[in-house]
Amino acid sequence: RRPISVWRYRELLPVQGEPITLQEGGTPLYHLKNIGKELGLPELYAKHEGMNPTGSFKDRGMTVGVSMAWELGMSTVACASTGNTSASLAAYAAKGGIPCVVLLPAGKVALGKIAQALMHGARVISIRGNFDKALEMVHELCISQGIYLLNSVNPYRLEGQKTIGFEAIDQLGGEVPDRLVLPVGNAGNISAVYKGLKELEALGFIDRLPMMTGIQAAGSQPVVRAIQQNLDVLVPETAPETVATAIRIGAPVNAEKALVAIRATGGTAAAVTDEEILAMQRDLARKEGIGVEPASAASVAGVRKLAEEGLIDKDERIVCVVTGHLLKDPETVIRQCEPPIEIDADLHSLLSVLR
Ligand SMILES: Cc1ncc(COP(=O)(O)O)c(/C=C/C(=O)C(=O)O)c1O
Repeated sequence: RRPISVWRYRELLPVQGEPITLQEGGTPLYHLKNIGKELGLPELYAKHEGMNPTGSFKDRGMTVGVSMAWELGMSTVACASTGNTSASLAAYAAKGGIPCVVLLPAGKVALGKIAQALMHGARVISIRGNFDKALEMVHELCISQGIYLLNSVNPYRLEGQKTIGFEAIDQLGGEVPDRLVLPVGNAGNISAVYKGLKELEALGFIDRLPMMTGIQAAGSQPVVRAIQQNLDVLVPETAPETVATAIRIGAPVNAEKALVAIRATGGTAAAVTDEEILAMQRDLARKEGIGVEPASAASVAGVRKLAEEGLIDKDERIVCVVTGHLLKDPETVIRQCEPPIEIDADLHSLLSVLR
């Protein structure tokens, strides 16, 4: 019996030889009993992708993507990133001994993610522009220099990310959840999970698919608009803005795939405000003991919004993918919380503040 992990499903993944791996996947599926009770949803779960080696679901895509880069004999790998992709690529490239270049939107990347990209030895370039601009530039860099591009336009990245859905079903004892909720930025993850579930259906392992539900930030919601206005082609947003910097993306490259995933499964897309995101980040931490970064809390904040609007049946079994660890963005946490109380080092002072 193989342990729950990305490579448990190796027959559904493209890597031929031994993968470059940091033992990714096998993340916990938590039953959100307290938040679920508040929302009247007894079967509400969160799959904590922050428990991956570099603290986000990106590790699932990078173990496959970087293994393929190595098999293809690539000399250098590169990506543009809102942070987590660069942190993950840097770590897997280091493991594989492949030089790595990452382009980040200057001033808009969470501290923990920059620390990871730097410490894992990537060439970290800050671009004076947003993520969408950085993505344009890394395309030009890779095409002109023969460097291997590992953003989620790279299909091998999505292959690895399929395993989120595989694991969730295994962890639910083979049951397919009624609804799978993911935060959506570049829309690679929701597209990847949908592809994997279609494969399980084609192979006869499952006989139905969950309603794929994408949640975006109110200040950066091109996919939500496309769903709500029934557009076939997405209208990009030129000035996306949200505290959830991981999903601050105006022109998602996988948008068309995400629209198929949502529509083909009777799913939906919704937007949540920064306040709703931060409130849910706090609730997950204080009511469930689960520490996630803001973008990750968006998926559960979206369920709260849809439930309050009566758009979710109370008996639905729902899995929210919470995509990155709290530690990724400590500055946003410090800004949200009361600071520590500093006292003189004596018991009297301590008792007086605890009273
Ligand atoms: C915590 C977290 N939650 C959700 C998303 C959205 O996933 P996609 O919809 O597949 O993009 C991201 C994406 C991050 C990057 O796009 C990047 O790191 O460059 C993330 O880091």
